[in-house]
Amino acid sequence: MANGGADAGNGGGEGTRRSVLVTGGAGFIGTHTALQLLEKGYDVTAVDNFHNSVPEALERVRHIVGPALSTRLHFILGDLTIKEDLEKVFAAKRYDAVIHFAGLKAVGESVAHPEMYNRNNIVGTVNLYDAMKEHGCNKLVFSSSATVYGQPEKVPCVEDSALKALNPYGRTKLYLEEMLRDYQHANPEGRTILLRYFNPIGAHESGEIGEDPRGIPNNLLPYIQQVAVGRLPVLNVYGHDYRTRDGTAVRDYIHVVDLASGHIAALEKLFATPDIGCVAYNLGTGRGTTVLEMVHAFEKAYGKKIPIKMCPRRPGDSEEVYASTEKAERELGWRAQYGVEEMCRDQWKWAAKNPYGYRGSADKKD
Ligand SMILES: NC(=O)c1ccc[n+]([C@@H]2O[C@H](COP(=O)([O-])OP(=O)(O)OC[C@H]3O[C@@H](n4cnc5c(N)ncnc54)[C@H](O)[C@@H]3O)[C@@H](O)[C@H]2O)c1
Ligand SMILES: O=c1ccn([C@@H]2O[C@H](COP(=O)(O)OP(=O)(O)O[C@H]3O[C@H](CO)[C@@H](O)[C@H](O)[C@H]3O)[C@@H](O)[C@H]2O)c(=O)[nH]1
Repeated sequence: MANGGADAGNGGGEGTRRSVLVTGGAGFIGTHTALQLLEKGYDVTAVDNFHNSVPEALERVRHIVGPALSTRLHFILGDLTIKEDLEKVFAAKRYDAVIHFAGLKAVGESVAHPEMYNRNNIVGTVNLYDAMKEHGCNKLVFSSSATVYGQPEKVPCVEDSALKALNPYGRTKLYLEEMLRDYQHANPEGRTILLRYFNPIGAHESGEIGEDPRGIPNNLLPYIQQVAVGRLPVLNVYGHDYRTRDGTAVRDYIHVVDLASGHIAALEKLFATPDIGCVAYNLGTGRGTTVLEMVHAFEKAYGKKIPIKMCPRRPGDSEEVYASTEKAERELGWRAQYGVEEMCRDQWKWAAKNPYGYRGSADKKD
């Protein structure tokens, strides 16, 4: 768990409770983070355009935290690419910090529609930064990704490794990291943390909130989950000739609840460190798991076999990616608590309760 007291967001009384703007707050990682922020005593404003999420997700967050904390969760419907929407967001309140999740994240879609990714991810972030500057908010936690390491030549990935983008999605993250470093250089009073997520999976232990991708999932665990609930017939395992323990590719899967607590730790670091500048941290577990190991871990939680089909490698995939977690442990006082067993347990709990995600049934899907 993140360090810090139970009411770390409440800087000493009702009137001084810290207020955090969470962009993309209705999404997978945004909901889990909003929940922990509320539990930590922060006042949370989520802004989202529901491009890849639904209002029900925030209703579930309210349900989990209960009526008292729910009053501290505010929502504004808005699109970061529309400056007027951001004006509305910043006119509503003064924010002590921003956690910026809003973005598009599907690699394949970014190859087909790079202009959409640049417009949304880059223009949205430029607009957000301008609005923050205009309204005197200088603390930002930005969602970056392990994708900025490209196909790493050496693992574990350390924060000062060479960076490289392999696709338009990755290029938006790499560019935004560089842009935020430039902005920091020009505005030294700013405080920015870039969090490079490895592979977030799992769900809140209640099984009430989780990942709900539209269409056929690209990522491993959402795909396995849909096979388990009968929405897809078989898992295609992409690549079984890698130089790994069992021939399948290795990734660093991290429980979304751990990832959320990493954001609380980053936020607390920003509040505590006036001269932090712009710093990147990996959020992973430091442990690599193969595709087949993940399938077996899920089967253990699910209690049945997942049918699999061995397929050729997926173009652009790396053989082995996992994080060095030393910097986050040392400087943020944060480390992941959960292993793949808990990740799969909670992923299955979410799937079993919500086989069609937030939309409830097959007919309402998409
Ligand atoms: N989930 C992952 O595997 C992963 C890995 C690395 C990095 N990230 C990054 O973390 C962030 C959050 O990811 P997630 O998994 O929660 O994704 P998500 O799609 O579930 O959440 C993103 C949210 O942002 C909203 N949004 C997108 N564009 C917007 C805009 N212009 N204005 C307002 N709202 C907008 C979407 O509707 C969605 O609710 C993203 O920036 C993503 O690139 C995710
Ligand atoms: O149906 C599937 C889906 C995935 N895989 C394999 O599972 C592993 C993990 O794949 P996936 O879940 O898609 O994660 P990554 O390819 O590691 O990419 C994710 O994690 C990166 C690091 O956070 C982000 O940059 C990317 O945007 C995000 O898609 C890879 O070896 C895939 O080939 C399969 O075998 N079958």
